[in-house]
Parts: sequence; C-alpha cells; structure tokens
Amino acid sequence: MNGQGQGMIFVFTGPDGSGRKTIADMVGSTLGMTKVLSYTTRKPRAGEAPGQDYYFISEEEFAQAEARGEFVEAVEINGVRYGIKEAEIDELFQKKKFIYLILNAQGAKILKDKYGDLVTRIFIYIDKELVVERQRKAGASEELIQQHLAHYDEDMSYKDECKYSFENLDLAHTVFAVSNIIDAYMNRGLIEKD
Ligand SMILES: Nc1ncnc2c1ncn2[C@@H]1O[C@H](COP(=O)(O)OP(=O)(O)OP(=O)(O)O)[C@@H](O)[C@H]1O
Ligand SMILES: Nc1nc2c(ncn2[C@@H]2O[C@H](COP(=O)(O)O)[C@@H](O)[C@H]2O)c(=O)[nH]1
Repeated sequence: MNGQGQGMIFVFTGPDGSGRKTIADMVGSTLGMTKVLSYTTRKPRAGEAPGQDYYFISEEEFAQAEARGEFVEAVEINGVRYGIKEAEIDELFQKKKFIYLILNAQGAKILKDKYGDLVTRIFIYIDKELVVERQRKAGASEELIQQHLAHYDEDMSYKDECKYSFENLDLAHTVFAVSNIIDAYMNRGLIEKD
C-alpha cells in the first residue's frame, strides 16, 4: 500500500443512472487513473465487455472467492452479487498513485472505513425524473429503471458524507469540474482530511 500522502483512492458514488461510470471513466482516461474493476455475478449488458466494465463470474466462483476472504467488500443488489478484491486494490495501489472505483454507498462506506484518508468520495447525482429520462434514452428496461428508482432516496441520503458532490446536468461541465478536483490532488498534493 502506498504511504499516506502519496496517492489517493477516488470512489465515485451516487444514485444509479446519475452518470458515475461515464464521468469516472472520462476523468480516469483524461488524467491517466486506473480503475479497480468489480466482480459481479450478473450477465454483461449490451455494450459491456469482460475485463473492461466488470469481471463477470458465476455465483459459485463468487461464493468461493468470498469464502477465501478475497473481497474487501461484497454486496448483494437486486439479487446480484458485486465485490472488490482486496489484493487488486493493494496491487494496483502499489503500482499507481491514483486509482478509482465506482461503488454504491454501502461499498463506499466500507472503503472509507478501511482506507481512511486515502479515500476521497465523489458523489454524482441528478434528480429522479432525469434518471428515468436518461435511462429510457439509453434503452434500459422498465424493470431496471424501477429497480434503480427503488433505492434512489436511500442513495441520495449518502451525499452529505461525501467530500465532493456534483449535479451532473451538462456532461462536459461535470467532467471538467471533477477533473479539476482530481488534478489538484495529482499535481499539487492537495490532500485534505475527508
Ligand atoms: N450529463 C449527461 N447528460 C446526458 N446524458 C448523460 C450524462 N451523463 C451520463 N449520461 C448518460 O446517462 C446514462 C447513465 O450513465 P452511467 O451509466 O454513466 O450512469 P451510472 O451512474 O454509472 O449508472 P448505472 O450503474 O446504472 O450504469 C448513460 O446513457 C450516459 O451516457
Ligand atoms: N458495493 C459495491 N457496489 C458495486 C460494485 N460494483 C458495482 N456496484 C454498484 O452496483 C450497482 C449496480 O450496478 P450495475 O452495473 O449492475 O447497474 C451500482 O450502484 C454500482 O455502482 C462493487 O463491487 N461493490
């Protein structure tokens, strides 16, 4: 693990459909940050690729890895398992000073508790109506949209615990604002307590 003040783990969180992945990946590729991929038992959606969006594994493989204590955090959302392997965070963080993850609030809390000041949480949100509009436009099923809406209020209640929050109205504007914050950590050693 990197020493204190030498790197940062950025956790993007917020309601499903708010644009976390889009923003995290755009900022990540612009600034050269490395993403820590989650393992999941769900099947890839259209446009998703194994090893790029997630590691897609079977329920049995997930259960075995969990029994071996490999996950630093593992959750179940709508009957699907998701988890992050501790060894992958530690290995990446040895090699790269700035890494990022996209997690729900439960996972963000666990990472914050475990890695403390090394973790900075960035909360991305939009209002419910816009979630529905964007998800429909992106071709999400009504079932998936309803699943997302079911925990929207609970997801939003985590906003005040996060150091930074951005309403993702205009994509370029949000990417610019988030990039500026992360760039400050990368280039000026701006490490404040969260
Ligand atoms: N500012 C924006 N304006 C318009 N569309 C956007 C904006 N940001 C993201 N989107 C679109 O909204 C949709 C959801 O974005 P994204 O998948 O990044 O969200 P998410 O928070 O990671 O949610 P999920 O976990 O459900 O994928 C995508 O179709 C994406 O292209
Ligand atoms: N706590 C964790 N949350 C995770 C992880 N991987 C993804 N997620 C969150 O799950 C939901 C659903 O994701 P989807 O891609 O199936 O729509 C979303 O909020 C993700 O951010 C993880 O490893 N741990």
